[in-house]
Amino acid sequence: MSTDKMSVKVNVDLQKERQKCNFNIQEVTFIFDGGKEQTLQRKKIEDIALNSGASIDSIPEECLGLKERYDNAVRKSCIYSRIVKNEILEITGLEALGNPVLRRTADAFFKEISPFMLHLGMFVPTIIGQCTEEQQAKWLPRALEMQIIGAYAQTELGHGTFIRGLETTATYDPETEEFVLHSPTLTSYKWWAGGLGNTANHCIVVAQLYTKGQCHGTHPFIVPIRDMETHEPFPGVKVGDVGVRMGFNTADNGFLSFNHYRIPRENMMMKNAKVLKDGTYVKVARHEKLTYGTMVFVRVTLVKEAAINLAKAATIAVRYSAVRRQSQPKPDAPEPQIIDYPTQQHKLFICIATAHALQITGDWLWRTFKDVLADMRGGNTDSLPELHALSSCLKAISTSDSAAYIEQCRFACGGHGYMLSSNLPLIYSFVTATRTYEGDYTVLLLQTARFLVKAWEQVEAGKSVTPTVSYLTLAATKEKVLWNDFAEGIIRSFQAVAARKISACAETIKRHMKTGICYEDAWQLTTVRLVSAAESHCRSVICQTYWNEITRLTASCSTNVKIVMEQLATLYLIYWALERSGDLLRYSTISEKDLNRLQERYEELLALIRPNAVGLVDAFDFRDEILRSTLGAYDGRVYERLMEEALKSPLNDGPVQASFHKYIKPLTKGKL
Ligand SMILES: CCCCCCCCCCCCCCCCCCCCCC(=O)SCCNC(=O)CCNC(=O)[C@H](O)C(C)(C)COP(=O)(O)OP(=O)(O)OC[C@H]1O[C@@H](n2cnc3c(N)ncnc32)[C@H](O)[C@@H]1OP(=O)(O)O
Ligand SMILES: Cc1cc2nc3c(=O)[nH]c(=O)nc-3n(C[C@H](O)[C@H](O)[C@H](O)COP(=O)(O)OP(=O)(O)OC[C@H]3O[C@@H](n4cnc5c(N)ncnc54)[C@H](O)[C@@H]3O)c2cc1C
Repeated sequence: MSTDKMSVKVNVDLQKERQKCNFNIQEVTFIFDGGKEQTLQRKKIEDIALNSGASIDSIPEECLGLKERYDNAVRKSCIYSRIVKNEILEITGLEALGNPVLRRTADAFFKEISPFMLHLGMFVPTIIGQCTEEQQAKWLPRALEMQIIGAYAQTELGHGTFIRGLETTATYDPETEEFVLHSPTLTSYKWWAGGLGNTANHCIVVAQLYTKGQCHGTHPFIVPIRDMETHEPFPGVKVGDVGVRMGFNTADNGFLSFNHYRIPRENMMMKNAKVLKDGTYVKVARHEKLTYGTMVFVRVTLVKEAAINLAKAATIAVRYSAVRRQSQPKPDAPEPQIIDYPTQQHKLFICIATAHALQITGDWLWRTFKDVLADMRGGNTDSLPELHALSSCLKAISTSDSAAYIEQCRFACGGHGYMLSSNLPLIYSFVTATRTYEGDYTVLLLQTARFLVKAWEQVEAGKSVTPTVSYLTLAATKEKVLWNDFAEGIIRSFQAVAARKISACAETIKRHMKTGICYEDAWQLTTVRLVSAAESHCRSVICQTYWNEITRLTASCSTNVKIVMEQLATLYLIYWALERSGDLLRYSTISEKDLNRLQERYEELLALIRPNAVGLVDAFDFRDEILRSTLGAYDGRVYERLMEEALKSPLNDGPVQASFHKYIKPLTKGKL
């Protein structure tokens, strides 16, 4: 609970909402955090990081100029990283890199993003994932101690998606035992790396490795780019900021180029491949794509990142909707709280349910990721393709859904949602970037589709397939699935939809090829359907995981928690059944009558959830310092906070701005 929750008077409508709540909020907080232990740990970390007040700005971040904003973000990053290094990592260990608590707490310090985020988000994980033990012993302690600050520079001006097309070269020189880094073209300039523009002194650079005159494809290197004393870029290194962005303006996204710049041989990250002193290239990894490991790791973490951000937006919009009153549907009756409008409930309750669905699926994916890592440590990479397929589609759908629903939360707050002080525009600008970075939405769904088509071919050949696609075997009968509206029935129907779409794609590819075109062209002609098939597969995975896990997690909960969690999960399933009614009509036996019944149940669920809505967002348990919203604070003092924040604007520093004397007065006096 925030420090000011106790002392300040709470808005009367919000108080009444909290009295209406019929379930134990804390139990739901435990579910959302992944268990009681996790909640206690999170609260402890938040207390350590936030109780000193170090995160508080005297002037709202958004009112500062670009340079001041960056400066302020660096100042607070130093404070926060000291806390992370000295206190938080002591509690969590490196597990924190895959745990949203660090990012969640960071939101109290940065309304936009810390320029150090990629240091912990990608630089450190790449050292862990791509370095030999000897290299880790050299780089990891320095990185964790913040003696060096790193970025991850893979994307170039010309290529982001197509990693094999990167142009930066790292050519081995056996004479000096060095790699020579070079940027041969403008399009080979590194572009976008967070923290790179002005902050980082080291950088992971992904470059095409040449040795003995042969190219061995892209590999990662640790590259010192700035002098550790003066911070001047080294000769041969050109580095700077990429320019103003839609969001992320304190993240210091940078460009970087090299002019025959030399680094020692040992700076190649050699866990998966080595270059020996004489220039011999040695492949160590059992799987071709293990150098892409950091991306898989980040995609896995982004699912919970999407959940947390959506939960924040939902908290703001639901609390505001309980405070805000508007219109007069009945003559002589008081204006209703806007949350009483079913259309408002339709906008918001799916956001609460989706936050739970993604959080639970993200937890499950994190466990799967750890299992695959453990297998790989034992030399078994068999489950990597399934992890890649899963993390690709879940990253794509979670970030895309979360961005869309955050924007919906902003719409749900009317004009005030457009205020930066509501925090909704900033949350949106952060989350909408997640749909693009770490692998674009369409590109990642096509990666999953590739796996699905192969799995379908296996099923057709009578071979066994991995667990997340085992439903294909059941659906291979080509019978329409009999519709029933129990949760399990809805999930089975979603699986049938996915299976039928995947099989239709496989058939379409074959049909195109019969006309004489090659597989690649036939694939391209089918990609619109392949994306749709991968999306359906992903939704069926989320629905099944959410339902199974919520049933398991609430087994020992109190009755009302069980009921409200089941209502939310059912709402989620029915919402998507209605959204995808066209698919269900096409691939299951669902009828118009069934759909009408579903619509009625959906509306009944909105009414059932309504009294618990504020309790449900309170259960996300965001401190006000983390929400940073005039509309969403626990006390509901919406109008007072809007006014207080408005008065902090530099444009309110006096009744008359200098521009009046400079421009307006001369204009009105005919002197301009
Ligand atoms: C200290 C205090 C601090 C305080 C701060 C606060 C604390 C912070 C605390 C920390 C919190 C952190 C929060 C997170 C923040 C993160 C931010 C991130 C920002 C953004 C970073 C970025 O944005 S960074 C760049 C990412 N850029 C991509 O994401 C490129 C996509 N592009 C590809 O990823 C490839 O280009 C693409 C398409 C696969 C084709 O790759 P390709 O052409 O080589 O391969 P093909 O398509 O030909 O496929 C050939 C076969 O490889 C298989 N395969 C492909 N990939 C595979 C794989 N990964 N694993 C296994 N298998 C794989 C495939 O399935 C095929 O298998 P098969 O042959 O059996 O079918
Ligand atoms: C805020 C932000 C932070 C970032 N941080 C970093 C960072 O720290 N380090 C780093 O290295 N990179 C970073 N990036 C870069 C990011 O990873 C890339 O932008 C992303 O991978 C997409 O690649 P692209 O920009 O080349 O898009 P493109 O691939 O050019 O995509 C443009 C369009 O083409 C489509 N397209 C592309 N290929 C295909 C295909 N094969 N089939 C069908 N459609 C296709 C896409 O769907 C998209 O609609 C960041 C980007 C952003 C926005």
